[in-house]
Amino acid sequence: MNIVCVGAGSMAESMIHGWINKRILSPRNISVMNKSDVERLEFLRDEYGVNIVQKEKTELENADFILLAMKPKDVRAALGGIQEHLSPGTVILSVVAGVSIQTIQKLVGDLPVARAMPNTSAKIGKSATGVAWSKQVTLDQQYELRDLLSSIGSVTVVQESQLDAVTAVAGSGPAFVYYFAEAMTEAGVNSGLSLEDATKLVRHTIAGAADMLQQADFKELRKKVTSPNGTTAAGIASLEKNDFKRIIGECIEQASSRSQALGREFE
Ligand SMILES: NC(=O)C1=CN([C@@H]2O[C@H](COP(=O)(O)OP(=O)(O)OC[C@H]3O[C@@H](n4cnc5c(N)ncnc54)[C@H](O)[C@@H]3O)[C@@H](O)[C@H]2O)C=CC1
Ligand SMILES: O=C(O)[C@@H]1CCC=N1
Repeated sequence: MNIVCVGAGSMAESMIHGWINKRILSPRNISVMNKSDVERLEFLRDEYGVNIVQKEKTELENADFILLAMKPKDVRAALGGIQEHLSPGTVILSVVAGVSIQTIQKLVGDLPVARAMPNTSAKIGKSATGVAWSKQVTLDQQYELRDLLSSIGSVTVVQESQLDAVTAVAGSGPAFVYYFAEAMTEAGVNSGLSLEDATKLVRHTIAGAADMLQQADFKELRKKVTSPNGTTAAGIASLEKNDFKRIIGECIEQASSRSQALGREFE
């Protein structure tokens, strides 16, 4: 399987790292190109052993997959620059937020296109990625796509219309957890802990809880911590009084609407 990464920033690097680390691909089957930053390409070549796309761009013609990993504003120019080198049957795998499959097909023709939304935990192989694909993607290519994406974490196949919700819950989700961690730390300091101790306690509490979340139902886990009339019950009562679920609901709704709006802006 040959892959060309068009766009060689942090998301492309996370994926390259995952592919090589999990032995899904050998470095010699991966090529990279970007807009103009040759030093960046040389870094990726030296660090991972991947190829740099040459002036003739023949790597594109031989690609089974092309990873699109640039900012939405750069998609049009990037696809314009590679279009004449695309072969029928090459799958375009886009991780670009907000740009629809239909828009990509308008720019490249009737190629198979998959649209994925990973998150930054891809860097440590723990992304929660949602993916949707066009009808041109064959069954074999679907299996290959799952392999490619599972090297950076879990994969959930969804309808394209659900990708805005995926973006809110999983794409932006890590930032919401980090914000919760900031709030817990500040509250710990306000309750008398040193910043250093509060930071350490919050970091390990969330890491431990994240591991526990893999093993049981979320509500069951919460109930096990909550003794009748105890400290957790008092804290949860305060969250309920302040309508915590409504606040989180609105946060996800706003993020999802923004994802829809970004898509419309691009069209
Ligand atoms: N970082 C994140 O948390 C997530 C990012 N994404 C999406 O992934 C995409 C890439 O994000 P990052 O890797 O963080 O961006 P980045 O800014 O680190 O990298 C962008 C790359 O695109 C290249 N590029 C720009 N114009 C180009 C052109 N015309 N032709 C070829 N290459 C071109 C740049 O040279 C650079 O290598 C974005 O669309 C973003 O929405 C998706 C999910 C999560
Ligand atoms: O905030 C954003 O727009 C992007 C999409 C998902 C994570 N970061």
